[in-house]
Amino acid sequence: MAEAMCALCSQSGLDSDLKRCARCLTTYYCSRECQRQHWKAHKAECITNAQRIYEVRSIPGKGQGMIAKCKIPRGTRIISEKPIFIVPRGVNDMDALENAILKDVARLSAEQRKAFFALHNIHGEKHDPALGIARTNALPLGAGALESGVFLQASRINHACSSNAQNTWNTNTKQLTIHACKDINAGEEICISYLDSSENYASRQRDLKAGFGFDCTCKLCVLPPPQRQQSDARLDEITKLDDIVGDGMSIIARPMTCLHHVHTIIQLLKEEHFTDARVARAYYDALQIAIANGDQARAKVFADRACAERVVLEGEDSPEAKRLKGFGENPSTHMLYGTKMGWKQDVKKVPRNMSATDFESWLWRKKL
Ligand SMILES: C[S@@+](CC[C@H](N)C(=O)[O-])C[C@H]1O[C@@H](n2cnc3c(N)ncnc32)[C@H](O)[C@@H]1O
Repeated sequence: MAEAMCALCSQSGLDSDLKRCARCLTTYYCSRECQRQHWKAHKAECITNAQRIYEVRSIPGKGQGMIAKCKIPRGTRIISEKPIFIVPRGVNDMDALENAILKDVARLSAEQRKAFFALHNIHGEKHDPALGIARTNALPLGAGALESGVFLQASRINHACSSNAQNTWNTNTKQLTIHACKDINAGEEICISYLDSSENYASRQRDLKAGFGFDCTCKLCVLPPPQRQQSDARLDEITKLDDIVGDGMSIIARPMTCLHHVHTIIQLLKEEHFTDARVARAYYDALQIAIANGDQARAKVFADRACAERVVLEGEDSPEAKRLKGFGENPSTHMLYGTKMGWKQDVKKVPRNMSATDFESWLWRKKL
């Protein structure tokens, strides 16, 4: 049970005590009379809401959140949305940022402005509400991007450390997409991860509290101590191996070790049930190791796997999926090709008719 509000007179109550529009299931009323009076205003948004596969509802302890209205299979596009405005990231001058945001807010339509000011604000009286809302809700426009965007729908998505949805900025369509990265059941909350890396429990709690003002109680964060210790050990190992593979030297100096590290990372991600962009990134690391050492056959397989992951997480229109498809078709177009040729191998040398186990041993250069 959660708090909800009559769309006409704003009387609040438990969602189970209020009436709900039978078509869109997302709009609440305290009485049939309020529902009847609100229909003219609600009609247009009702059609849009009814087509949505999610609804926004109050979630105890989290404010609002997004709930699946039906079963959502992995790979489904849940949202594709343009930002109402863009905010620079990493700005220290809060007065300049506030002025820029106030100008953006002034340019919004009356309806957008109303929806913007209804978004969550964790910064209270510290700033102008517009700055507080933008800081609470802006989502990065890509990994390590210098800009973030404010989105009216996606801003309602809460965080889970082991998420069931992935947010991605599509640089071609200039839209944020949210895809299911796990099968999501009807009634289940749709969550993305607000964190970038594979942090352990203490580090996640610290960063979420500092950045977003909450104590995380997701499935991963409420594991009993022995399981939490095992999970933390896996996450620390992923971070350590990622640092080695990504140091810019090792993939050339110690390619075999790096390839085995990436294989371990993928196994650890699987054990943690992480199905987000980290898996695609790991396959891309493996592609770079293979191609930087002249092995087009393995590079092709890794590019195809990374591409398949990106299609699930971002859709067929994903620029990254298209780029990876190109490397799968012709691995030698990768800029690292020819850095070293110690593993030189033609793209046609991908083995056929091997058992799945033997193929994996070949792929990761483990003993057959
Ligand atoms: C972008 S908003 C998400 C939607 C928000 N819950 C709302 O009511 O509109 C981010 C804020 O939601 C809350 N939040 C997100 N994930 C949460 C979680 N797992 N547990 C508790 N609060 C969470 C925090 O207050 C956070 O600063």
